[in-house]
Amino acid sequence: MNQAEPVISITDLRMRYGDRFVLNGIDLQVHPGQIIGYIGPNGAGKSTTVKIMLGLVEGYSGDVHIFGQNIAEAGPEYKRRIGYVPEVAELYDTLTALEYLSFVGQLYGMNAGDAEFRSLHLAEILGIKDAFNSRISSFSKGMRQKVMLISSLLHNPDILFLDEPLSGLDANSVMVVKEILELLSSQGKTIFYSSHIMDVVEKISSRIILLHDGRIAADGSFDELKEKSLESSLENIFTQLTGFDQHRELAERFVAVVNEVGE
Ligand SMILES: Nc1ncnc2c1ncn2[C@@H]1O[C@H](COP(=O)(O)OP(=O)(O)OP(=O)(O)O)[C@@H](O)[C@H]1O
Repeated sequence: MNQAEPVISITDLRMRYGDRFVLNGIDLQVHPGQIIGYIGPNGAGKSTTVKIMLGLVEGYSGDVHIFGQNIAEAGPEYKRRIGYVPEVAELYDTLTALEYLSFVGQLYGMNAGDAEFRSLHLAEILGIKDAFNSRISSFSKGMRQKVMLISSLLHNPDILFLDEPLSGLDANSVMVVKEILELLSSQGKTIFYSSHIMDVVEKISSRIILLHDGRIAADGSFDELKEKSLESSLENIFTQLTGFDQHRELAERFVAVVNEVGE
């Protein structure tokens, strides 16, 4: 595949669950090396889009090409070049980190020895080597997140889908992960970064896509979005483009109900 070709190409993507339209015509071309900040209100359709690209959701209309192949017609091989950190980590709690990562590596076609060697090395770098033979059920939130990051990168994928990848990580680990993502993108890896933490998205993304009601409401670099909206932060741009201005009113109503006790 030519480097200039998009690594992800989506045309008129639509999806509905029953009568509810969740994606209302998404058109998107993503090129190698881009870090896409994929943002939008709860329920906007972000996870649905990502799950369609991962081949986990069927029943959509429109075309989704990944690595130049239509995923509706291609076999599952393209998934070997994809890594995924879901929002809710479905780790197998009864396994040790070593067992889990060895298992995931083998799902991606690696042999067990390679998967174990590489995951141990990555765990050492992220500071969780000492717990490597302990059951994941005993891990802290941050340790679990590190296991997820390792599992998504173990097989050296070309596209990485990350859903709130920094959740539970301490400030130092956050900085390491940000550097890792920047290095990967400079090597031409593509990163699809979904998060509700606007100041991180603002800093990390080369391109920001805002989804609202199943449509792309904004698409551009942070500087471009700033210029268009005349707002200075992504948080304010988000608020402006989603037309939400009831923050104070909702907070006041909420606190009023809380205060009813003891009146
Ligand atoms: N399997 C399903 N069956 C029915 N409705 C669904 C299903 N999955 C998602 N939805 C609905 O589709 C809409 C979009 O959901 P989606 O998870 O894609 O949103 P999101 O942008 O990722 O939201 P969040 O920021 O809360 O993670 C929501 O209204 C959700 O309730």
